[in-house]
Amino acid sequence: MTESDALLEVNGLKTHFFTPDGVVRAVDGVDLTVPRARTVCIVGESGCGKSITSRSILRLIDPPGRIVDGEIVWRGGQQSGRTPGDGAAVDLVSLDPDGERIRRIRGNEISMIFQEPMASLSPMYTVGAQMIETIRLHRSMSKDEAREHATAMLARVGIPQPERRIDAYSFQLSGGMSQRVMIAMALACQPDLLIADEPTTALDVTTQARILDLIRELQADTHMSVLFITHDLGVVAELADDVVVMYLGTVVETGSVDDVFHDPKHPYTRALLRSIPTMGRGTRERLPSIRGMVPHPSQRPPGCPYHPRCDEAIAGRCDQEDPPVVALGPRRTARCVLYDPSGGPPGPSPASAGASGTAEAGMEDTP
Ligand SMILES: Nc1ncnc2c1ncn2[C@@H]1O[C@H](COP(=O)(O)OP(=O)(O)OP(=O)(O)O)[C@@H](O)[C@H]1O
Repeated sequence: MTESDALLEVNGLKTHFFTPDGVVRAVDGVDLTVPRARTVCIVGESGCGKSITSRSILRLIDPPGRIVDGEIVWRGGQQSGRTPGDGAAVDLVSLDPDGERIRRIRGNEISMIFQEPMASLSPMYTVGAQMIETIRLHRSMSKDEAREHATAMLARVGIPQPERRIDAYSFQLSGGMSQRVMIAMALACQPDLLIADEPTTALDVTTQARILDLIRELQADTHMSVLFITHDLGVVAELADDVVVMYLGTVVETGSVDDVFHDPKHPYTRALLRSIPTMGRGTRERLPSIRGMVPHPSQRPPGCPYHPRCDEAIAGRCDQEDPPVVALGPRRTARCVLYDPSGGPPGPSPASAGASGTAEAGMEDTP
């Protein structure tokens, strides 16, 4: 990838919540790149900061949350030759979260779909009324033109009888249908980037597969980029070009889907991959689970946040030092002392497996 392929670049992003019980460092130094026309999947257990990262990108963090550091460069790779204004490179962190510019970017240049369609669809208005309003907010179209475009989008996402369904209310539609409507709405303005936050988790397997196919098809047609958030490694294998593995508010590994699946570097990624069912494994055999639970971000352990659960943790180092982010190749990184070129681990003595004192609790959220 060349620099100019980066559509979105997140550098050192920190989003913290200032609660009466203390500071919750939900996102604590995230770096990631979404190249043009590619799909990047963020994967990790529940609570690791996937949703807060994606909401930060669209500046949808409400108090007591706040972005406290970092930059979110939108269209950085296209800077040259563009005039300032819409379409020019911008650091989204510098924008007023309620201002005109971010509102124009949301829905028009970057769209988001959520796990729960009802979060985006109002029960008060018909599907068509909401779609037409969104389209007209971003495109100069008459009501009739917008209605025609909305109907075409509903047909595109596989809604049968779109001319009739456009006048339905969201509560008259099935879960899978509502999800498709939400996707149609998100894609109606042909965004350059679609952020999808667990959009298929609540659906049955068949509908889930159809929606993933649909996202792939639309991406092939429109060349949009996709940032897909999931805890499901099966979905990652199917959809991703690149993978970002998160743990407790930080990125622990990045790479192409082939590299991450076939040669995982970080002990956390290896543990995640071990916990997915594979063909040929005896059906009665228990899947290995990751020891312990993800701690709450307000109780982040010192040193590497994963060290209390890590079988390869090095006592005196992983429990004390922040692990370095090591570049292992183009777009290939691991945040772990095991790959530290400045000397590497000081000895072969992994810290005791029970360092955290946590029980064999299994994964909180098994992919
Ligand atoms: N409004 C808030 N106030 C305090 N803490 C918050 C708030 N919103 C989120 N958090 C905390 O931020 C952390 C990251 O949450 P986030 O929703 O990003 O996790 P996630 O990886 O998306 O998990 P899931 O897969 O369950 O959605 C969690 O520990 C959560 O409790």
